[in-house]
Amino acid sequence: MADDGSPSQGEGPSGSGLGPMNMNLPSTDSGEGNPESEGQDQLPLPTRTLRDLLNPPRDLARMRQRLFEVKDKIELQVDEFERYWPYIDNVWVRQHKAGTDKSGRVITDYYACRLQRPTYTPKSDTPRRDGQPTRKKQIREGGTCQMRLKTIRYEGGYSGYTIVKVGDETQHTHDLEHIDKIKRTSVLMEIARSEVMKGYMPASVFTVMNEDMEKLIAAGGRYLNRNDVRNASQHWRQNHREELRVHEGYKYDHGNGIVRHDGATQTTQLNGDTQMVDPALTNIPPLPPGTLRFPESGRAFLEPYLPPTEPAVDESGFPHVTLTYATSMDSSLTLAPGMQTILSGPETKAMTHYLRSKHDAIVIGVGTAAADDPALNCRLEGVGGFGGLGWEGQPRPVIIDPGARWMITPQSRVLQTVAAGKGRGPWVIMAPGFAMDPMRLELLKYYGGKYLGLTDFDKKWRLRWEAILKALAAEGIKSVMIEGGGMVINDLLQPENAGFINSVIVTVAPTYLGKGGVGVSPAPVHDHTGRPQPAVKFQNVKWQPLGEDVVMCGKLQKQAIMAQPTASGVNSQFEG
Ligand SMILES: NC(=O)C1=CN([C@@H]2O[C@H](COP(=O)(O)OP(=O)(O)OC[C@H]3O[C@@H](n4cnc5c(N)ncnc54)[C@H](O)[C@@H]3O)[C@@H](O)[C@H]2O)C=CC1
Ligand SMILES: Nc1nc(O)c(N)c(N[C@@H]2O[C@H](COP(=O)(O)O)[C@@H](O)[C@H]2O)n1
Repeated sequence: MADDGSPSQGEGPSGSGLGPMNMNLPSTDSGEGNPESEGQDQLPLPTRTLRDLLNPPRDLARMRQRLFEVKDKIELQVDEFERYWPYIDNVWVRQHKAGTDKSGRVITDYYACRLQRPTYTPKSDTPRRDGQPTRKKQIREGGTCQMRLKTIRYEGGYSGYTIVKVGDETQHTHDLEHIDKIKRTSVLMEIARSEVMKGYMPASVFTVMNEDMEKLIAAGGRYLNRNDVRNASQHWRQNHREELRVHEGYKYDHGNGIVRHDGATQTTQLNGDTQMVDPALTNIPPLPPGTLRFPESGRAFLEPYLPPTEPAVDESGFPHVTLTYATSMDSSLTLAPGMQTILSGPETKAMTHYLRSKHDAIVIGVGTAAADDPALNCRLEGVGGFGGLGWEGQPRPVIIDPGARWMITPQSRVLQTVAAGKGRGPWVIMAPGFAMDPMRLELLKYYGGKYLGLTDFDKKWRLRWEAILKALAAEGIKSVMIEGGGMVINDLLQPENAGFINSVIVTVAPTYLGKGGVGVSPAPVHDHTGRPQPAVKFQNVKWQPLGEDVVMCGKLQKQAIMAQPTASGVNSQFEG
């Protein structure tokens, strides 16, 4: 029978003479596991409406594809997960009850591809319990795809979802469209149900849902048909026998089903009962205050100094290291020790945040953590928490604090930033000999951070950079931005450490801070004859004015790296 969308018995105005609804048409799935065909009494009232179709979550088609493929780990904030997952739940079938860890704050769920379930062949001769004629059911394809994933939900100071593939399979045996063909998402079914529950005929709902075909396809609805709408609302309609109507501005047109009135626009038609597009109610959250912009056109000069785009821990096993800070004309980082001084202008500040977005981690010494109470996140437009998804582009803050000096509290900006979903939990590099009190340890964990214990000291009782960088690489960090402060920078610029630096990007601000601040001046070096040598020289240098500042980018020259430090020249400010 040609399904032209004719309203069927029970759904059309009485006496309209419209054709009977075919209740026996096969559904798109066997119905097994389909919330619309099981226990509709238990279904909560639908919260999705047509508005969700017309104002879809950002980048819906791309996100569906990502959540289908799960090529890499996907991190989503709780509201983002709740927004996107119902658009992909036609693919993923939950395997067993969620598991919770000891703390009760980490909940893991396992899912398998819909096509992992065995093929289902209905027994056509089994009569229904209510004596009704047997329903025509389709054989449900299965047993062909072994893709599986798990979702890990974190609750606490840090809350969000991590989605990762599990098992040996690396990809589905089919594409996403194949699943869209055989099963509808819960969002689509809920939208259909909510519209019928408002008193609209399924055929009218179907027409209206198809008004913006591009959006319907992005939502996985390419194969949505009238029977889906009927199935979605079937139970409700059994208990609500009232007449259903067509949407305002639509009419039944013989041979064409439900169509728009000539001249009516979609918005005027849908503004009535279906509470259509209100720009204030879009699914795209506004950017938070403090969001920074660094224009695309001004980024090219940094390109040669950035970590490789296909980041890989190089053969030596070390991450890409960028040393970057802001200094005055007299090479000072700050007016006085233990004090924060703003040196970067708005343009170079935005550049720093662009650099942060390009690195997996930001490293600072505990002196800086204590003095600045920094947020250590990236506030560039487009990264997670600032218009982007999850924590995309958010670096991991790392604090070198072997002596457990950092007095972290829930009020610390870095933790407040985590709680606001705008940054990652900090990692603290400690020497296990210095016991940190359990409360602070617990606090870090609660906010998604952790401690890394290192014992590899040099003869001055400093942790070796080799060990620090290797430990970070072992944690999956492929690029590190080292921001300061003075002790960290001076130490890193010493010949025995300078070889770890891949690029230097320094902002020079047009000011003299005067004596008494924290200076950048690495220990002097001498050649083998004892002649003084420059401590560090650069190559591939670029000077770029940016606002009132100038940015120096460079790579370290090899001979500087090879020079010998004088015994007396070793930075003596370090504590153990
Ligand atoms: N203008 C800028 O771009 C920046 C300015 N700053 C400023 O710098 C000042 C802080 O600098 P500093 O006092 O020099 O402190 P710092 O931030 O360099 O921290 C030094 C401390 O970190 C630990 N540490 C670092 N590396 C270590 C290693 N390899 N082994 C063992 N322990 C290690 C030690 O406890 C050491 O006392 C602050 O006033 C801050 O505002 C900090 C970063 C950037
Ligand atoms: N690039 C740059 N310019 C300045 O003028 C600075 N004072 C700093 N300081 C560094 O940035 C951290 C502050 O970060 P948040 O804004 O709180 O995220 C501070 O701790 C230093 O590492 N940097």
